[in-house]
Amino acid sequence: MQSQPAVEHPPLSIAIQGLRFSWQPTAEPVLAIDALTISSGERVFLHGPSGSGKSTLLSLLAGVHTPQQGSIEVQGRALERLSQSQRDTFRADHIGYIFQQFNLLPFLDLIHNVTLACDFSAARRQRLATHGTSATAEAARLLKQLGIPEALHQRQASQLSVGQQQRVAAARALIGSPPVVIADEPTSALDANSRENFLHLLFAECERARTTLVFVSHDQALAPLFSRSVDLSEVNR
Ligand SMILES: Nc1ncnc2c1ncn2[C@@H]1O[C@H](COP(=O)(O)OP(=O)(O)OP(=O)(O)O)[C@@H](O)[C@H]1O
Repeated sequence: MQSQPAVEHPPLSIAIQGLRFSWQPTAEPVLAIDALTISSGERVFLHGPSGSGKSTLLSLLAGVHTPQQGSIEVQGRALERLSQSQRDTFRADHIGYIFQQFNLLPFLDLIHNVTLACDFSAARRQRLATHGTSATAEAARLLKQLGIPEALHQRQASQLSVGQQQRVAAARALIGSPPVVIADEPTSALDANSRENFLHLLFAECERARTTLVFVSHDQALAPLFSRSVDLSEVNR
């Protein structure tokens, strides 16, 4: 019998096994996920009812919290085996996080809000150096790519519209090419056109660096733009 040609699977970016997480030790787990894997470079739309645990799952993927049971591997590292300070370093080096409220520093200009992510990560600085660029030059390139004109780069973040703040937050997550970007409803304050436009720019930057994207949103209209949809209420039992 002729053997089948081997199917090439891209390496896993995220692998969850036997996960159980409760906010209180005696409470029922908020998350009980037997298995969930995400390949490198996938763009995943994570959805589910309010309170189903989407933000909780993102905080576990980012190593902010650790599960009581099971394993979460990100880029081959089992986060639950790391100390808190090792997880903080791992997050700064490997994970870009776009928060719902963006978390920009209002008194800093846009360039410095973006380069801040490099101040905490030797790995991001090293990757920029490998590509022959500096944090400041890359911050300017990303801001322009994401639709923020150069004339605004020296402005304080507090002087921006919500849509502009969101783009700065995305640039900060992307600088230094972390292999994983996590976004928690970053488009909820935007109109439909701005949302799609922002997503196309975000996808282009993710493709450039082959970044894995895990994106939480309630807006089902965005789902077809992603390579895969995960309904948390289906994988969480
Ligand atoms: N810091 C916390 N301490 C205790 N319980 C929490 C905490 N954060 C979330 N929870 C609880 O965990 C459950 C899941 O919350 P989570 O915010 O992860 O849901 P979600 O799916 O992101 O919701 P939404 O779509 O409304 O943002 C909820 O019951 C919530 O009350």
